[in-house]
Amino acid sequence: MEEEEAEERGSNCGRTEASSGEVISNCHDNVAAPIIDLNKLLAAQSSEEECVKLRSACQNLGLFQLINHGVPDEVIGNFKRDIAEFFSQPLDAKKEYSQLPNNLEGYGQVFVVSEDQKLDWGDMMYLTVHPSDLRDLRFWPTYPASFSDGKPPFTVNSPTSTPWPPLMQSIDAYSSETKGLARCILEFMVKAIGAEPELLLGIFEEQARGMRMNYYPPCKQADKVLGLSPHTDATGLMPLLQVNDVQGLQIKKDGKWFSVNALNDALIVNIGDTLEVLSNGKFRSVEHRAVIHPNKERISVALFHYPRENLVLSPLPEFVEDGKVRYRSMRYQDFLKQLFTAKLDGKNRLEKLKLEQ
Ligand SMILES: O=C(O)CCC(=O)C(=O)O
Ligand SMILES: [Fe+2]
Repeated sequence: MEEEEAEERGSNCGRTEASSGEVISNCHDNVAAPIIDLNKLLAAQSSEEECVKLRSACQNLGLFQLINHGVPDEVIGNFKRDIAEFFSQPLDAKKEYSQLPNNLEGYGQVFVVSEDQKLDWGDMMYLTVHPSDLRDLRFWPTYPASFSDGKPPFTVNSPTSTPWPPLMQSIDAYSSETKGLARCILEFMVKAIGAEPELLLGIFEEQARGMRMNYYPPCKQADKVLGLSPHTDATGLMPLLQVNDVQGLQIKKDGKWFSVNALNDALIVNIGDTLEVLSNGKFRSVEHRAVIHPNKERISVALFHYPRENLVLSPLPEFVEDGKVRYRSMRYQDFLKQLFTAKLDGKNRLEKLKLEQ
């Protein structure tokens, strides 16, 4: 029944049976995700106090809500409208942008590692948004259809020289308006724990950014499915935008799941594995998942900030106290590949890097 509904809504999602009956019932409560105000961080008289809150959020939870983040309302409004319209199209229209074999970009599903696995109750659209010469415009949606004569070639760099279809424009605008945000937050995070930011910032400076737009159709048996299975993000910071004000993010703390109820205007900032390892565990990578609403669809947009491609993941010296290195080193590219083995043997790949103390 739910599958039919999902199909009607043009969804491609495929979790077909309850693989986790206990999924929602073991969710204990709502977590009061700390609210960090970027204006307060930036203002001399309030910065110190806000940094204390930021440090605590990064050390204890690995997540916070950012308000007054400076991304213009109009950019967010247009982006939300256009992405919701994209997902509301019939399945065939979205399939024009389907993922190709061995390529993460485009429309499809996330974390598909084996034919036997239960799929999550959600679809996604993944795009590399930065640097612009790595954008693969074959996957950028030329919605609405009246624009589709204009499938690429569009000029990659300048949406203004050839008018771009609305969704492409709003993805581009959101991407550029959030460009400096992660660097700015990261700098405050590092200063908040009394370390020097240059080395860490350099690892992410001008590196790739990828955008994952997640669509979770409703499911009457919402307690039997998951929109996105538990995971940690491998990357650096991940600001998450909730598009249609339906909540669904949950985080794991002390072995229990908690719902994150975010403010409408906030960006939820998640810390990823790379930051946990580089900071020698000073920042926590947060395990999270997305749950499904019984009768409302949910849409979210995750923006991933990648480190330098040739990075060897290893704690940076300025975060190591008394010679206590807490993670073993691994090439970042090898760490990414571990996603597949870790998924299959049910272990978190970050745990495998942790050294006994
Ligand atoms: O939709 C959500 O709340 C979570 C999304 C997420 O964790 C991701 O895309 O990595
Ligand atoms: Fe995630």
